[in-house]
Amino acid sequence: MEHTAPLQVSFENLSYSVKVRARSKHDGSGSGGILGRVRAPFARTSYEDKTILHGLTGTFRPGRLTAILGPSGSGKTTLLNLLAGHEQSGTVTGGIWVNGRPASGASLRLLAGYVSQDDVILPTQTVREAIEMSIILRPPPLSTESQETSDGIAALGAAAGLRAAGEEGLPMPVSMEVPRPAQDAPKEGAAAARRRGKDAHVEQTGAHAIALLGLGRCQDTRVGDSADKGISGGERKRTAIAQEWVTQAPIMFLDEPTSGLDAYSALMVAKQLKSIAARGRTVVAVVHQPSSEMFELIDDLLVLLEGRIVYLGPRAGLVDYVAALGLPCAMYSNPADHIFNAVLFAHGGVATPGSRATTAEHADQLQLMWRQSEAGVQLQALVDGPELAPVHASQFRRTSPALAQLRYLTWRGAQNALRNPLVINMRLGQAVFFGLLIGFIFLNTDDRPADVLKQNFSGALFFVATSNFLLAVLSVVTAFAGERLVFLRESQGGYYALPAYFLSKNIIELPIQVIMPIIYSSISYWLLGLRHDGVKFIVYTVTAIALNLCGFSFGLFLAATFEDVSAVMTALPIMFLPFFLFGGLLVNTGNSTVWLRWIQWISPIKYGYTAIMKNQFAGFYIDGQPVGDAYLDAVQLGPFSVGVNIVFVLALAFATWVAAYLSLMRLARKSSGIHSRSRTRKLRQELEGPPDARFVARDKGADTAAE
Ligand SMILES: Nc1ncnc2c1ncn2[C@@H]1O[C@H](COP(=O)(O)OP(=O)(O)OP(=O)(O)O)[C@@H](O)[C@H]1O
Repeated sequence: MEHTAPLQVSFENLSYSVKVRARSKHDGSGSGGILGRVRAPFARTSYEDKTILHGLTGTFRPGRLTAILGPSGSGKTTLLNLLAGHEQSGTVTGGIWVNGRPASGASLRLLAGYVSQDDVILPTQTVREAIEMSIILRPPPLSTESQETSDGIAALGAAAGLRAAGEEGLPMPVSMEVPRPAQDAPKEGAAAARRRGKDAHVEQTGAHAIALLGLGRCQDTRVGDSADKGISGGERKRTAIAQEWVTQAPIMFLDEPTSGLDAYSALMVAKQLKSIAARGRTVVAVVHQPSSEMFELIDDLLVLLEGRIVYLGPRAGLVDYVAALGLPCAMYSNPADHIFNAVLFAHGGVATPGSRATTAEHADQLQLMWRQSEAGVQLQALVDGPELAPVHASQFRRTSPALAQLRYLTWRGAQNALRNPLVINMRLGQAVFFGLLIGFIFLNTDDRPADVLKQNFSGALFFVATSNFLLAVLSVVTAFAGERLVFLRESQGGYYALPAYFLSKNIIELPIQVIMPIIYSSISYWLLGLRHDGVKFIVYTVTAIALNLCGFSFGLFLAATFEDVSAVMTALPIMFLPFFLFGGLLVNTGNSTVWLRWIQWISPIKYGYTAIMKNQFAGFYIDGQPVGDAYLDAVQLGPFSVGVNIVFVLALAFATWVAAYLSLMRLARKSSGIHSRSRTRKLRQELEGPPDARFVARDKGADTAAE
């Protein structure tokens, strides 16, 4: 990469611990018996520290593919997440540096691409669209765009000593030349030409990534999910890798990119990672049970046992290291399997499985042996003498401008809605069904005696108010539940900022929340036989729209606040039943228990119901008698006019809308560790600034010694 230095990530004495529930004496099958187990839930919860990573020292070098190996539960994912800035909950001690500059998970997040174990991609996107989205929303550094575009896959493969992608039976990208807009279309304006050039760049970089990751055959297939099968698990993983690759991040962390793949696909992915590393990037991947062919592709290995490093260094040196411990690898056995079987479990006579104390002692012993070995000493020298070039500004992750994010997300949201029409169809079906249902249940109410008419209209209007509100809440909760993981992953990955996402969701939802109540109202109003007055019909419809908007905001707030749909469904009745109770029909709010009356003032149902009741009954005559106003006085719906009640519904909608935004912000910050601009600036300055005093002092010392 022009003007940029490769990045070396080093860490020393890195420990990580979390708080876990302390084992109480009532736990397990102890002496407490049944009584102990009954009392346990009422016992006070206490917490203790659980150390997952124990004083790790090591370095990940640029231009090399490093694999993290280790038994299940040894801390591989935790280490990767910690370095990638995705582990937030515990306590970290020790130092992390990038090229000798003090760093942290948060600052590495500005530099590194991250592929998690189970990346969630929007199911309605095709593979190509998902990759192009990454290029559009997270454009690669400007200095590398042309370079990467003009280099072919062959160059990548050659650099890694691999065959070119085309030789693997993969499609080669078409021309790598970026068209010159001015020559192609002399008459078009400069802005249009720039746009065309940019589109061509996105298309070509996308094609490049598709070819590199062997996704040619499925590039136009939708990603899908468990309900609507799309691409295979392996193709999904490679799509996620391609999404990170196109950002040109100088560091890439991948958690089990080859798990769940067949041997050939796993080997393909490993080769592709190797070729990516060969471009000078730092690639670190957690790998489970690599085949011997895959093992050969790995440059450096980090072997973890019980949260301790028992080896970190060149792959080629591991077999010798193990042999030096007295455990030579047999000629035809897979070295990766040998490490597991011989070193991690047999050497030192690790006791029975589950004997944690013995295993931890054994791991400590192995960590110490490794540190004292020649490989360990060499590694310490690398940690102590890191690359000292500062991080270049172009190496930080870029995001597209806010307006471009909004435009793209709105387009994607509309496409998602059209490709997954079930949600809109369901909403349409509900509007028509409930409009007809209520219309036919209360059909010809206007011909009934006055008392029946008052009761029926009150009931029907209450149902109209509650159903408009609730249907909107439920539709948003279910729609967002499916998208929540996608939002979390994309905001973690820095695809977009929250305002763009939030606004785009509103832009997509707004027409639905307006059109559906219009349909509902148009059917129900006339079937119910409400007052034959165009203005009153409009007021009725506007109230229904306001209630839908309010329901939308409440739904969004709930979906953003609670972790999953079942939690929302538990919270829903607790929040809404009081609104219904104080909605104006079930209890005469003017005569209800004094200290609970305030609930009516935060109930959107109450305001909406009051608006359509007053719209119907104010100045209403039955059998020539002006009974409407007297009826309104009797049911005590409050002093406010129809218009004011509608404004209150809209005000509640706005307040909840703001609360939903804040809740989403909390969610995004919690999951992605997003920091304020000033903190981000500070993190960048540290990485762009002078090296840590520790390395500078060492350097000076070395210079003096040389003189
Ligand atoms: N937040 C946490 N709270 C409690 N325990 C945790 C937490 N995070 C990780 N652990 C524990 O730390 C250990 C290491 O977990 P980690 O997921 O890093 O292992 P791993 O080596 O990646 O395992 P696998 O190969 O099975 O994915 C496990 O015993 C796990 O239960």
